Amino acid sequence: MSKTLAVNAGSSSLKWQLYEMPEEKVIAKGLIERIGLNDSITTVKYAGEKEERVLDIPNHTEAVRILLDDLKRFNIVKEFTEITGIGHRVVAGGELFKKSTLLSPKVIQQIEDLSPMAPLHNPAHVACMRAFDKVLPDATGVAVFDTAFHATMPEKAFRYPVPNKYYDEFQVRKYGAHGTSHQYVSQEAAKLLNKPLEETKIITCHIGNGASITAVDGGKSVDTSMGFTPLGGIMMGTRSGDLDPSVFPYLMAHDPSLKTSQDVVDMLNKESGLAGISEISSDMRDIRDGRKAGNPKAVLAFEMYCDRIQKYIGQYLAVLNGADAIVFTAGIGENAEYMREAVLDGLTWFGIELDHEKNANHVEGEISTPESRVKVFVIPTDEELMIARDVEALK
Ligand SMILES: Nc1ncnc2c1ncn2[C@@H]1O[C@H](COP(=O)(O)OP(=O)(O)O)[C@@H](O)[C@H]1O
Ligand SMILES: CC(=O)OP(=O)(O)O
Ligand SMILES: [Mg+2]
Repeated sequence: MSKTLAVNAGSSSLKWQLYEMPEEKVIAKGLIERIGLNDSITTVKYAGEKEERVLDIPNHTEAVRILLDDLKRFNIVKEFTEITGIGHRVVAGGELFKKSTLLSPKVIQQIEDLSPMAPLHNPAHVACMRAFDKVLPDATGVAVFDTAFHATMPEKAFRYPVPNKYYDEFQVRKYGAHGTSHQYVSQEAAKLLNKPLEETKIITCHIGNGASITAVDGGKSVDTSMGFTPLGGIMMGTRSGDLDPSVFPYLMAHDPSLKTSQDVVDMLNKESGLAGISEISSDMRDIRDGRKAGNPKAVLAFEMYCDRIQKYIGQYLAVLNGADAIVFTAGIGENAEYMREAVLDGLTWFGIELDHEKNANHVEGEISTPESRVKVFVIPTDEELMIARDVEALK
Protein backbone atom coordinates (compact mmCIF):
# COMPACT_ATOMS: atom_id res chain seq x y z
CA MET A 1 0.00 0.00 0.00
CA SER A 2 1.36 3.39 -0.93
CA LYS A 3 0.15 6.93 -1.48
CA THR A 4 0.18 8.42 -4.94
CA LEU A 5 -0.67 12.01 -5.76
CA ALA A 6 -2.15 12.79 -9.18
CA VAL A 7 -1.76 16.39 -10.27
CA ASN A 8 -3.78 17.75 -13.16
CA ALA A 9 -2.83 21.29 -14.01
CA GLY A 10 -5.23 22.77 -16.54
CA SER A 11 -5.14 26.21 -18.05
CA SER A 12 -7.39 27.64 -15.34
CA SER A 13 -7.27 25.00 -12.65
CA LEU A 14 -5.26 22.55 -10.62
CA LYS A 15 -6.99 19.33 -9.71
CA TRP A 16 -5.43 16.79 -7.42
CA GLN A 17 -6.29 13.45 -5.89
CA LEU A 18 -4.38 11.46 -3.35
CA TYR A 19 -4.83 7.72 -3.80
CA GLU A 20 -4.03 4.61 -1.91
CA MET A 21 -2.55 2.39 -4.59
CA PRO A 22 -2.96 -0.17 -5.99
CA GLU A 23 -6.44 -0.17 -4.42
CA GLU A 24 -7.30 3.05 -6.30
CA LYS A 25 -8.92 4.31 -3.13
CA VAL A 26 -9.29 8.10 -3.02
CA ILE A 27 -7.92 9.42 0.28
CA ALA A 28 -8.49 13.09 -0.43
CA LYS A 29 -9.02 15.36 -3.36
CA GLY A 30 -9.07 18.99 -4.23
CA LEU A 31 -9.68 21.54 -6.89
CA ILE A 32 -8.21 24.97 -7.28
CA GLU A 33 -10.15 26.79 -9.96
CA ARG A 34 -10.23 30.19 -11.63
CA ILE A 35 -6.44 30.44 -11.25
CA GLY A 36 -5.39 33.86 -12.50
CA LEU A 37 -8.92 35.29 -12.34
CA ASN A 38 -10.20 37.22 -9.33
CA ASP A 39 -11.66 35.10 -6.56
CA SER A 40 -10.00 31.76 -7.17
CA ILE A 41 -11.83 28.95 -5.41
CA THR A 42 -10.06 26.16 -3.60
CA THR A 43 -11.93 23.07 -2.52
CA VAL A 44 -10.65 20.18 -0.43
CA LYS A 45 -12.58 16.98 0.23
CA TYR A 46 -11.27 14.73 2.96
CA ALA A 47 -12.81 12.26 5.40
CA GLY A 48 -16.38 13.16 4.53
CA GLU A 49 -15.73 16.88 4.96
CA LYS A 50 -15.58 19.56 2.30
CA GLU A 51 -13.95 22.95 2.69
CA GLU A 52 -14.24 25.73 0.16
CA ARG A 53 -12.28 28.96 0.30
CA VAL A 54 -12.10 31.99 -1.96
CA LEU A 55 -8.55 33.27 -2.34
CA ASP A 56 -6.54 35.18 -4.91
CA ILE A 57 -4.33 32.61 -6.62
CA PRO A 58 -2.37 34.28 -9.40
CA ASN A 59 -0.49 31.27 -10.80
CA HIS A 60 0.21 27.52 -10.56
CA THR A 61 3.25 27.84 -8.27
CA GLU A 62 1.03 29.51 -5.70
CA ALA A 63 -1.62 26.84 -6.29
CA VAL A 64 0.94 24.11 -5.44
CA ARG A 65 1.93 25.96 -2.29
CA ILE A 66 -1.70 25.98 -1.17
CA LEU A 67 -2.16 22.31 -2.07
CA LEU A 68 0.88 21.29 0.00
CA ASP A 69 -0.27 23.48 2.84
CA ASP A 70 -3.72 21.85 2.75
CA LEU A 71 -2.25 18.33 2.87
CA LYS A 72 -0.70 19.23 6.23
CA ARG A 73 -3.45 21.55 7.49
CA PHE A 74 -6.06 18.80 7.18
CA ASN A 75 -3.65 16.20 8.47
CA ILE A 76 -4.12 14.25 5.24
CA VAL A 77 -0.44 13.33 5.52
CA LYS A 78 1.78 13.71 8.56
CA GLU A 79 4.96 13.74 6.50
CA PHE A 80 5.24 14.41 2.80
CA THR A 81 7.46 11.32 2.56
CA GLU A 82 4.30 9.20 2.87
CA ILE A 83 3.67 10.14 -0.76
CA THR A 84 5.81 7.76 -2.77
CA GLY A 85 4.45 8.42 -6.25
CA ILE A 86 3.46 11.60 -8.01
CA GLY A 87 1.95 11.79 -11.46
CA HIS A 88 1.73 14.98 -13.45
CA ARG A 89 -0.55 15.58 -16.34
CA VAL A 90 1.38 17.08 -19.25
CA VAL A 91 -0.49 18.47 -22.22
CA ALA A 92 2.18 18.45 -24.93
CA GLY A 93 4.47 15.47 -25.50
CA GLY A 94 5.11 16.25 -29.16
CA GLU A 95 6.74 13.50 -31.24
CA LEU A 96 9.07 12.85 -28.28
CA PHE A 97 6.73 11.32 -25.68
CA LYS A 98 4.10 8.84 -26.87
CA LYS A 99 3.61 7.18 -23.50
CA SER A 100 3.91 7.97 -19.80
CA THR A 101 7.50 8.60 -18.76
CA LEU A 102 9.49 8.69 -15.51
CA LEU A 103 10.54 12.21 -14.60
CA SER A 104 14.19 13.23 -14.52
CA PRO A 105 15.78 16.67 -14.80
CA LYS A 106 16.32 15.92 -18.51
CA VAL A 107 12.68 14.93 -19.08
CA ILE A 108 11.46 18.02 -17.22
CA GLN A 109 13.70 20.14 -19.43
CA GLN A 110 12.34 18.42 -22.56
CA ILE A 111 8.78 19.09 -21.38
CA GLU A 112 9.70 22.73 -20.87
CA ASP A 113 11.24 22.83 -24.34
CA LEU A 114 7.94 21.59 -25.76
CA SER A 115 6.19 24.70 -24.35
CA PRO A 116 5.57 26.22 -27.80
CA MET A 117 3.23 23.25 -28.39
CA ALA A 118 1.20 24.08 -25.26
CA PRO A 119 2.09 27.60 -24.15
CA LEU A 120 -0.65 27.86 -21.50
CA HIS A 121 0.07 24.42 -20.07
CA ASN A 122 3.59 23.01 -20.28
CA PRO A 123 5.12 25.95 -18.36
CA ALA A 124 2.49 25.40 -15.63
CA HIS A 125 3.25 21.66 -15.52
CA VAL A 126 6.96 22.35 -15.18
CA ALA A 127 6.28 24.89 -12.42
CA CYS A 128 4.28 22.20 -10.60
CA MET A 129 6.99 19.54 -11.11
CA ARG A 130 9.72 21.79 -9.76
CA ALA A 131 7.62 22.94 -6.80
CA PHE A 132 6.80 19.34 -5.83
CA ASP A 133 10.32 18.11 -6.41
CA LYS A 134 11.56 20.44 -3.65
CA VAL A 135 9.20 18.87 -1.14
CA LEU A 136 9.02 15.28 -2.43
CA PRO A 137 12.51 14.66 -3.84
CA ASP A 138 12.33 10.89 -3.32
CA ALA A 139 8.89 10.19 -4.75
CA THR A 140 8.68 8.50 -8.16
CA GLY A 141 7.59 11.22 -10.57
CA VAL A 142 5.77 10.37 -13.78
CA ALA A 143 4.60 12.54 -16.66
CA VAL A 144 1.33 11.46 -18.25
CA PHE A 145 0.78 13.06 -21.64
CA ASP A 146 -2.49 14.37 -23.07
CA THR A 147 -1.14 13.75 -26.54
CA ALA A 148 -0.34 10.04 -26.00
CA PHE A 149 -3.87 8.75 -26.66
CA HIS A 150 -3.90 10.55 -30.00
CA ALA A 151 -0.75 8.78 -31.22
CA THR A 152 -3.05 6.35 -33.07
CA MET A 153 -4.44 9.01 -35.41
CA PRO A 154 -3.84 8.08 -39.04
CA GLU A 155 -1.49 10.29 -40.98
CA LYS A 156 -4.30 11.59 -43.21
CA ALA A 157 -5.87 13.09 -40.08
CA PHE A 158 -2.82 14.39 -38.23
CA ARG A 159 -0.96 15.96 -41.14
CA TYR A 160 -1.59 19.51 -42.28
CA PRO A 161 -1.73 20.03 -46.03
CA VAL A 162 1.43 22.16 -46.13
CA PRO A 163 4.79 21.31 -47.74
CA ASN A 164 6.20 18.04 -46.35
CA LYS A 165 9.35 19.68 -45.04
CA TYR A 166 7.36 21.39 -42.26
CA TYR A 167 6.44 18.02 -40.85
CA ASP A 168 9.75 16.33 -41.65
CA GLU A 169 11.96 19.09 -40.27
CA PHE A 170 9.77 20.85 -37.70
CA GLN A 171 7.20 18.19 -36.63
CA VAL A 172 4.32 20.50 -37.48
CA ARG A 173 1.18 18.34 -37.29
CA LYS A 174 -1.93 17.85 -35.22
CA TYR A 175 -1.18 16.41 -31.76
CA GLY A 176 -4.50 16.90 -29.95
CA ALA A 177 -4.94 17.06 -26.17
CA HIS A 178 -7.08 15.86 -23.24
CA GLY A 179 -6.13 12.31 -24.27
CA THR A 180 -6.46 10.69 -20.85
CA SER A 181 -9.95 12.15 -20.57
CA HIS A 182 -11.07 11.05 -24.04
CA GLN A 183 -9.65 7.60 -23.33
CA TYR A 184 -11.27 7.30 -19.90
CA VAL A 185 -14.76 8.40 -20.98
CA SER A 186 -14.70 6.28 -24.13
CA GLN A 187 -13.86 3.21 -22.01
CA GLU A 188 -16.68 4.08 -19.59
CA ALA A 189 -19.08 4.66 -22.51
CA ALA A 190 -18.32 1.19 -23.91
CA LYS A 191 -19.34 -0.25 -20.52
CA LEU A 192 -22.62 1.70 -20.64
CA LEU A 193 -23.17 0.49 -24.21
CA ASN A 194 -22.52 -3.04 -23.03
CA LYS A 195 -20.25 -3.63 -26.00
CA PRO A 196 -16.58 -4.56 -26.31
CA LEU A 197 -14.59 -1.33 -26.68
CA GLU A 198 -13.12 -2.65 -29.95
CA GLU A 199 -16.58 -2.63 -31.51
CA THR A 200 -17.60 0.88 -30.51
CA LYS A 201 -17.62 4.20 -32.34
CA ILE A 202 -17.76 7.08 -29.88
CA ILE A 203 -17.55 10.86 -30.14
CA THR A 204 -16.14 12.27 -26.92
CA CYS A 205 -16.69 15.95 -26.12
CA HIS A 206 -14.33 17.20 -23.40
CA ILE A 207 -15.74 20.66 -22.80
CA GLY A 208 -13.88 22.49 -20.04
CA ASN A 209 -12.09 25.81 -20.08
CA GLY A 210 -9.96 24.14 -22.73
CA ALA A 211 -12.11 21.92 -24.89
CA SER A 212 -11.71 19.28 -27.54
CA ILE A 213 -13.75 16.67 -29.37
CA THR A 214 -12.40 13.29 -30.45
CA ALA A 215 -13.56 10.56 -32.81
CA VAL A 216 -12.79 7.26 -31.06
CA ASP A 217 -13.01 4.15 -33.22
CA GLY A 218 -12.67 0.83 -31.43
CA GLY A 219 -11.08 2.54 -28.42
CA LYS A 220 -8.50 4.40 -30.53
CA SER A 221 -8.37 8.09 -31.32
CA VAL A 222 -8.72 8.55 -35.09
CA ASP A 223 -9.22 12.31 -35.15
CA THR A 224 -9.42 15.15 -32.68
CA SER A 225 -10.23 18.83 -32.83
CA MET A 226 -7.18 20.35 -31.17
CA GLY A 227 -4.19 20.93 -33.39
CA PHE A 228 -0.48 21.59 -33.14
CA THR A 229 -1.30 23.34 -29.87
CA PRO A 230 -4.47 23.48 -27.74
CA LEU A 231 -5.43 26.66 -29.59
CA GLY A 232 -7.01 24.76 -32.46
CA GLY A 233 -10.46 23.21 -32.80
CA ILE A 234 -13.60 24.49 -31.13
CA MET A 235 -14.10 27.84 -29.43
CA MET A 236 -13.05 27.81 -25.75
CA GLY A 237 -13.04 29.95 -22.61
CA THR A 238 -10.29 32.28 -23.80
CA ARG A 239 -9.16 30.55 -27.04
CA SER A 240 -10.47 31.18 -30.52
CA GLY A 241 -10.21 27.64 -31.87
CA ASP A 242 -9.84 27.23 -35.65
CA LEU A 243 -9.60 30.30 -37.82
CA ASP A 244 -8.13 31.30 -41.16
CA PRO A 245 -4.42 31.96 -40.55
CA SER A 246 -4.52 34.89 -42.99
CA VAL A 247 -6.03 36.83 -40.10
CA PHE A 248 -2.53 36.89 -38.53
CA PRO A 249 -0.61 39.15 -40.92
CA TYR A 250 -3.71 41.21 -41.59
CA LEU A 251 -4.16 42.06 -37.91
CA MET A 252 -0.45 42.74 -37.43
CA ALA A 253 -0.60 45.19 -40.30
CA HIS A 254 -3.64 46.99 -38.92
CA ASP A 255 -3.55 46.86 -35.11
CA PRO A 256 -0.52 48.68 -33.66
CA SER A 257 -0.88 46.77 -30.37
CA LEU A 258 -0.13 43.51 -32.22
CA LYS A 259 3.55 43.95 -33.02
CA THR A 260 4.74 40.36 -33.29
CA SER A 261 3.20 37.02 -34.23
CA GLN A 262 3.52 36.12 -30.53
CA ASP A 263 1.24 39.07 -29.69
CA VAL A 264 -1.36 37.65 -32.06
CA VAL A 265 -1.06 34.13 -30.65
CA ASP A 266 -1.35 35.50 -27.11
CA MET A 267 -4.51 37.38 -28.07
CA LEU A 268 -5.99 34.22 -29.65
CA ASN A 269 -5.04 32.10 -26.62
CA LYS A 270 -5.89 34.46 -23.78
CA GLU A 271 -8.36 37.12 -24.91
CA SER A 272 -10.58 35.29 -27.36
CA GLY A 273 -13.26 32.61 -27.13
CA LEU A 274 -16.13 33.20 -24.70
CA ALA A 275 -14.16 36.00 -23.01
CA GLY A 276 -13.45 37.87 -26.25
CA ILE A 277 -17.01 37.74 -27.59
CA SER A 278 -18.97 38.17 -24.35
CA GLU A 279 -16.61 40.78 -22.90
CA ILE A 280 -17.80 39.42 -19.54
CA SER A 281 -15.82 36.31 -18.69
CA SER A 282 -14.26 33.07 -19.87
CA ASP A 283 -16.38 31.13 -17.39
CA MET A 284 -19.55 29.49 -18.70
CA ARG A 285 -21.35 30.26 -15.43
CA ASP A 286 -20.88 33.98 -16.03
CA ILE A 287 -22.03 33.57 -19.64
CA ARG A 288 -25.15 31.80 -18.41
CA ASP A 289 -25.90 34.70 -16.06
CA GLY A 290 -25.19 37.22 -18.82
CA ARG A 291 -27.63 35.47 -21.16
CA LYS A 292 -30.26 35.40 -18.43
CA ALA A 293 -29.81 39.13 -17.99
CA GLY A 294 -30.33 39.57 -21.74
CA ASN A 295 -26.79 40.70 -22.58
CA PRO A 296 -26.58 40.32 -26.40
CA LYS A 297 -22.81 39.72 -26.36
CA ALA A 298 -23.24 36.84 -23.93
CA VAL A 299 -26.00 35.46 -26.15
CA LEU A 300 -23.77 35.62 -29.23
CA ALA A 301 -20.81 34.08 -27.38
CA PHE A 302 -22.99 31.15 -26.33
CA GLU A 303 -24.45 30.66 -29.80
CA MET A 304 -21.02 30.66 -31.40
CA TYR A 305 -19.71 28.25 -28.77
CA CYS A 306 -22.48 25.71 -29.35
CA ASP A 307 -22.24 26.13 -33.12
CA ARG A 308 -18.60 25.02 -33.13
CA ILE A 309 -19.33 21.97 -30.97
CA GLN A 310 -22.22 21.00 -33.19
CA LYS A 311 -20.14 21.26 -36.34
CA TYR A 312 -17.34 19.08 -34.96
CA ILE A 313 -19.82 16.43 -33.88
CA GLY A 314 -21.17 16.50 -37.45
CA GLN A 315 -17.64 16.09 -38.83
CA TYR A 316 -16.92 13.13 -36.60
CA LEU A 317 -20.20 11.43 -37.43
CA ALA A 318 -18.79 11.52 -40.96
CA VAL A 319 -15.25 10.45 -39.94
CA LEU A 320 -16.64 7.43 -38.07
CA ASN A 321 -19.44 6.85 -40.57
CA GLY A 322 -21.95 6.88 -37.70
CA ALA A 323 -21.56 6.54 -33.96
CA ASP A 324 -22.89 4.49 -31.06
CA ALA A 325 -22.60 7.33 -28.57
CA ILE A 326 -21.74 10.95 -27.98
CA VAL A 327 -20.20 11.65 -24.58
CA PHE A 328 -20.12 14.99 -22.75
CA THR A 329 -17.51 15.50 -20.05
CA ALA A 330 -15.37 18.09 -18.17
CA GLY A 331 -16.45 21.28 -16.38
CA ILE A 332 -18.90 22.57 -18.98
CA GLY A 333 -19.79 19.24 -20.61
CA GLU A 334 -20.80 17.74 -17.26
CA ASN A 335 -22.59 20.76 -15.82
CA ALA A 336 -24.04 23.00 -18.54
CA GLU A 337 -27.24 21.19 -19.51
CA TYR A 338 -28.32 24.27 -21.53
CA MET A 339 -25.21 23.85 -23.73
CA ARG A 340 -25.93 20.15 -24.32
CA GLU A 341 -29.52 20.98 -25.21
CA ALA A 342 -28.57 23.76 -27.64
CA VAL A 343 -26.05 21.47 -29.36
CA LEU A 344 -28.14 18.31 -29.53
CA ASP A 345 -31.45 19.87 -30.50
CA GLY A 346 -29.72 20.88 -33.73
CA LEU A 347 -28.71 17.29 -34.52
CA THR A 348 -32.10 15.58 -34.59
CA TRP A 349 -31.73 14.83 -38.34
CA PHE A 350 -29.12 12.24 -37.33
CA GLY A 351 -31.71 10.53 -35.16
CA ILE A 352 -30.16 11.97 -32.00
CA GLU A 353 -32.87 12.51 -29.41
CA LEU A 354 -32.19 14.10 -26.07
CA ASP A 355 -34.30 13.16 -23.06
CA HIS A 356 -34.86 16.75 -21.93
CA GLU A 357 -35.91 15.82 -18.45
CA LYS A 358 -32.90 13.65 -17.77
CA ASN A 359 -30.66 16.31 -19.25
CA ALA A 360 -32.16 19.08 -17.13
CA ASN A 361 -32.02 16.98 -13.97
CA HIS A 362 -28.27 16.42 -14.25
CA VAL A 363 -28.59 12.68 -14.57
CA GLU A 364 -25.24 10.97 -15.06
CA GLY A 365 -24.96 8.31 -17.74
CA GLU A 366 -27.57 8.09 -20.49
CA ILE A 367 -29.46 11.31 -21.28
CA SER A 368 -30.91 10.32 -24.67
CA THR A 369 -34.32 8.72 -25.22
CA PRO A 370 -34.53 4.94 -25.68
CA GLU A 371 -35.39 5.60 -29.37
CA SER A 372 -32.33 7.77 -30.02
CA ARG A 373 -30.22 6.34 -32.84
CA VAL A 374 -27.07 7.57 -31.15
CA LYS A 375 -26.89 7.38 -27.37
CA VAL A 376 -25.87 10.47 -25.45
CA PHE A 377 -23.99 10.10 -22.18
CA VAL A 378 -22.77 12.46 -19.49
CA ILE A 379 -19.69 10.85 -17.95
CA PRO A 380 -17.62 12.70 -15.34
CA THR A 381 -14.04 12.51 -16.46
CA ASP A 382 -11.31 11.13 -14.25
CA GLU A 383 -7.96 12.23 -15.59
CA GLU A 384 -6.48 11.86 -12.11
CA LEU A 385 -7.29 8.15 -11.90
CA MET A 386 -5.68 7.56 -15.31
CA ILE A 387 -2.60 9.44 -14.06
CA ALA A 388 -2.41 7.43 -10.81
CA ARG A 389 -2.69 4.16 -12.77
CA ASP A 390 0.23 5.12 -14.98
CA VAL A 391 2.34 6.05 -11.94
CA GLU A 392 1.56 2.65 -10.45
CA ALA A 393 2.51 0.92 -13.71
CA LEU A 394 5.91 2.65 -13.80
CA LYS A 395 6.84 2.47 -10.11
N1 LIG B 1 -21.86 24.32 -12.71
C1 LIG B 1 -21.30 24.73 -13.83
N2 LIG B 1 -22.04 25.18 -14.86
C2 LIG B 1 -21.49 25.58 -16.01
N3 LIG B 1 -20.19 25.60 -16.26
C3 LIG B 1 -19.39 25.18 -15.27
C4 LIG B 1 -19.88 24.72 -14.02
N4 LIG B 1 -18.82 24.37 -13.24
C5 LIG B 1 -17.73 24.59 -13.99
N5 LIG B 1 -18.06 25.08 -15.20
C6 LIG B 1 -17.18 25.47 -16.32
O1 LIG B 1 -16.12 24.57 -16.38
C7 LIG B 1 -14.92 25.28 -16.69
C8 LIG B 1 -13.74 24.54 -16.10
O2 LIG B 1 -13.74 23.25 -16.63
P1 LIG B 1 -12.51 22.29 -16.37
O3 LIG B 1 -12.77 21.03 -17.10
O4 LIG B 1 -12.26 22.22 -14.94
O5 LIG B 1 -11.40 23.17 -17.10
P2 LIG B 1 -9.84 23.15 -17.20
O6 LIG B 1 -9.39 21.76 -16.86
O7 LIG B 1 -9.61 23.50 -18.62
O8 LIG B 1 -9.31 24.17 -16.28
C9 LIG B 1 -15.11 26.65 -16.06
O9 LIG B 1 -14.44 27.62 -16.81
C10 LIG B 1 -16.60 26.85 -16.16
O10 LIG B 1 -16.89 27.55 -17.35
C1 LIG C 1 -5.28 21.08 -23.29
C2 LIG C 1 -6.18 21.92 -22.50
O1 LIG C 1 -6.75 22.84 -23.02
O2 LIG C 1 -6.33 21.59 -21.20
P1 LIG C 1 -7.28 22.25 -20.11
O3 LIG C 1 -8.67 22.07 -20.67
O4 LIG C 1 -7.09 21.45 -18.87
O5 LIG C 1 -6.90 23.66 -20.02
MG1 LIG D 1 -8.81 20.16 -17.88
